[in-house]
Amino acid sequence: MKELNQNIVQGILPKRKNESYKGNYGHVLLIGGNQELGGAIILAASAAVYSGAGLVTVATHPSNHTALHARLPEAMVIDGYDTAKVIHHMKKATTVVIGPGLGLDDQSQLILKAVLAACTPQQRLVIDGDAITLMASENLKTPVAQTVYTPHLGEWQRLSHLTIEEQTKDLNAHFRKQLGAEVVLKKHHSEIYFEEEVWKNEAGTPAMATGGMGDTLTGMLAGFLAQFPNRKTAILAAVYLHSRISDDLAKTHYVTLPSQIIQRIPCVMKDYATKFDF
Ligand SMILES: NC(=O)C1=CN([C@@H]2O[C@H](COP(=O)(O)OP(=O)(O)OC[C@H]3O[C@@H](n4cnc5c(N)ncnc54)[C@H](OP(=O)(O)O)[C@@H]3O)[C@@H](O)[C@H]2O)[C@@H](O)CC1
Ligand SMILES: Nc1ncnc2c1ncn2[C@@H]1O[C@H](COP(=O)(O)OP(=O)(O)O)[C@@H](O)[C@H]1O
Ligand SMILES: [Mg+2]
Repeated sequence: MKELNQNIVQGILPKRKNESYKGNYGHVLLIGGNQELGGAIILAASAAVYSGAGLVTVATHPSNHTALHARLPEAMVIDGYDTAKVIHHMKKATTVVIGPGLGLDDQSQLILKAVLAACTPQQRLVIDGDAITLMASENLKTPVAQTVYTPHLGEWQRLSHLTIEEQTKDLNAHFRKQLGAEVVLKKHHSEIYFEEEVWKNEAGTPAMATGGMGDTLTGMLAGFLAQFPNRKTAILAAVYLHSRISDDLAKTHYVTLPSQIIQRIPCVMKDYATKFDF
């Protein structure tokens, strides 16, 4: 496996062009957050905004709208249970996220199927959390979008039918090929499966083992995928910098919270951006 470390990511993020505006940095649509799990989509949306996505829209249960507006006024909000409206907004999105806090009921499955059917080959799609579990439960196929799955080991077991003990590099790579998508397998030293190579994240700490940490990575991935043309660069940088922020915080914090990570995304991006004009 290739080692994903500071040397790989230093200088990897492009400098922003002076003559640019929000329309150059992608429009992320995040779909998730039922009545009980609104925090997951708020964290993911916050991470996308703080990563620099040009525009962010959140499709979520109406009971989350006030909290979202209050915590994240940069984001637009629509009813995630109005399938026609969600599909209409998908047409404007360059990057779509589905899954954080989506829930596992019939309504969630309906929305997921509609989104998978509506996405286009030009769109980038991050499938996380409950969307992975729902896809596994009905053996749904990867859609035509440029898709990244972000399972933890339990979600990967559901999707791949490999027990955690069976999840070796070769078997994981074999199943990735069947999926036809990139896979970020989340754990201590997460592994990233691309078509041609596998990377192992050298950053990360057990101080990250707290609810919402994966939702935060999903939002970062979406923000990076929305802005950076090179998919591999976007994925490697998001995975590494998410953990890197925690490593830095963990020098003085026993546990690092998703909200703390989110606040520091713009700073770490500045540290790791190239200093040169293209
Ligand atoms: N604030 C919010 O709103 C939050 C909302 N959230 C949302 O909740 C939804 C459900 O997501 P989830 O990950 O919490 O539950 P689920 O899919 O059932 O997976 C757990 C199962 O997998 C197993 N497992 C094995 N290895 C594992 C590993 N390395 N890491 C983790 N699990 C591992 C584990 O095994 P066990 O612990 O039982 O041994 C258990 O059987 C999802 O939409 C998410 O976005 C959360 O983000 C929290 C904050
Ligand atoms: N011991 C650990 N070492 C490094 N990273 C960890 C550790 N525990 C959890 N993480 C990271 O935290 C995140 C957890 O993701 P996930 O289980 O999907 O969280 P949630 O769904 O609660 O947001 C992943 O990015 C994972 O790599
Ligand atoms: Mg998760």
